[in-house]
This record gives sequence, structure tokens and C-alpha cells, in this order.
Amino acid sequence: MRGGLVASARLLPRPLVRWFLQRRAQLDINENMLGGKKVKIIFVLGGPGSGKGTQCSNIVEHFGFIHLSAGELLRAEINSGSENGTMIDTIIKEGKIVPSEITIKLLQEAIIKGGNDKYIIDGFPRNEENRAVFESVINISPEFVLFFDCSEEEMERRLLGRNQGRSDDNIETIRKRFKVFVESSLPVIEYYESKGMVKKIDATKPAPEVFEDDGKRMKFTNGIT
Ligand SMILES: Nc1ncnc2c1ncn2[C@@H]1O[C@H](COP(=O)(O)OP(=O)(O)OP(=O)(O)O)[C@@H](O)[C@H]1O
Ligand SMILES: O=c1ccn([C@@H]2O[C@H](COP(=O)(O)O)[C@@H](O)[C@H]2O)c(=O)[nH]1
Ligand SMILES: [Mg+2]
Repeated sequence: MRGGLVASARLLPRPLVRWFLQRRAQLDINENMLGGKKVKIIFVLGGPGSGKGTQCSNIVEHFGFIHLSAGELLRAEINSGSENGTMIDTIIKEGKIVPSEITIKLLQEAIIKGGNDKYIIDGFPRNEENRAVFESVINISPEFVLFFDCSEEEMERRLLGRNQGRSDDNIETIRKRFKVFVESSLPVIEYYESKGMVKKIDATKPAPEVFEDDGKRMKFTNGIT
């Protein structure tokens, strides 16, 4: 295990540290191994409405990754009638961030179930605690991080026009999500930037151009096969 566990443990309440340590033991997690599989992970970050989900579908279609959207997993958890459903629903409507142990457990289970070794994780980690816990306790580092850079004006326009019945696609929640993105999620991107792991994508352009970018689609996978 890398030294990061000590740092991330300091960020966490004691019962949470205990919970994660038990899970590590149960799942026999080693460096970039989960459930006996060696996995490669790309994180996809960017503001609400920057087009992460849209481009992840393209990446799946063209490059054979499994797409895991943390937000979709949380919405599925609400719809499953789970005991945490009401709490997750309230947090999403407030544009806040769900506790790490809930999101990471859902991601872990999805990776273990997934019949693949390449995962593109969309919308996670959302804050420094998410990042530190995932990397140190789950012990998987991303190969790199895609950052979808888009203006708030354009993201707001897209979200208000999304029309998929999401409870957070309203102007009050959108404004709260922008604030949370700047205060909590940008520091995660800055952390990876300081390690030279971020590929910045100009996400303001129309969707086909974001993916094609003069035919350089491979920027999305950095040659991972
Ligand atoms: N490049 C683009 N230009 C215009 N509209 C776009 C573009 N990319 C995505 N959209 C549209 O904007 C809306 C938001 O896109 P998408 O759901 O992919 O964003 P997201 O980053 O996953 O958002 P969230 O964080 O809220 O899940 C959708 O209606 C989508 O069709
Ligand atoms: O890691 C995560 C991912 C998402 N959330 C909550 O869900 C909503 C919607 O997420 P999308 O990625 O935009 O679908 C987000 O605003 C958070 O409230 C989370 O808490 N943690
Ligand atoms: Mg999305």
C-alpha cells in the first residue's frame, strides 16, 4: 500500500477508515487490482453539462471502455429503493456531494461486476476526499484524467435544455452545482494537473467536433488498448 493512505485516513472520520480497511481486506485489493482483475481507469471530470456523458458514449463505442457514471450509479441507487436512497436524492437536489463511502462502494461493485479491464469513470472524484480515499484505500490510480473545459454560460444553456427529467436540471440546483464544482472539484483537477496527468479538452465546441478534434480521437484514450 502506498503512503497516501495515511494522508487520506487523516481526512476521514475513524469509523469510515475502519470500514474501508475492512473492505480492502475482503476484496483483496492490490495495486491497480480489484476483485482479482488488473484494471485501467480514466477519470473524466468537468463542470455540470460540460458534455462528459455525451463523449463517454463515443469513447465506449469507439474504444471499448466500460463507462461508469458516478451520478448514474447514485440515481440507480435511489431508484432501487435502497435505504440510502432518500438521503442521496436530497443531496443531489441540493447539488452537494454524496459521502465517499456510498459512491466508492457503488463504483467498486460496478468494476468488480464489469467484464472488462478498461473503465472510464465519469463525474468522480468530486472532491479531494473522494480522490484520496479512492486512490489510497482502493489503491487504484487513474492512467490519466480528462478535463472537459466549458464556460458556465454554455453549461447552463445545455443543462436547461437537457430535458431528461433530472431533478437537478433546474436553475437553482445548477447554480449550486457550479459553486460546488469550483470550490470542491476544481482542486481535484489541479491536484492531477500538478502531477502532469490532465488532458484538457475544449468542450465548448459542438459535440462531434469535441470528439473528432481534427481526427485526434486518440487523445481520449492516450493509446490505452
Ligand atoms: N458539445 C456540445 N454542444 C452542445 N450540446 C452538448 C454538447 N455536449 C453535450 N451536449 C448536450 O448538453 C447536455 C448535457 O450533456 P451531458 O449530459 O453529456 O453533460 P455532463 O457533463 O454529463 O453533465 P452532468 O455533469 O450534469 O451529468 C445534453 O443535453 C447533451 O446532449
Ligand atoms: O461522485 C459523485 C458523482 C455525483 N454526485 C452527485 O450526483 C449529482 C449528479 O452527478 P452527475 O455526474 O452530474 O450525473 C451531482 O451533482 C452530485 O450531487 C456525487 O455526489 N458524487
Ligand atoms: Mg453526466
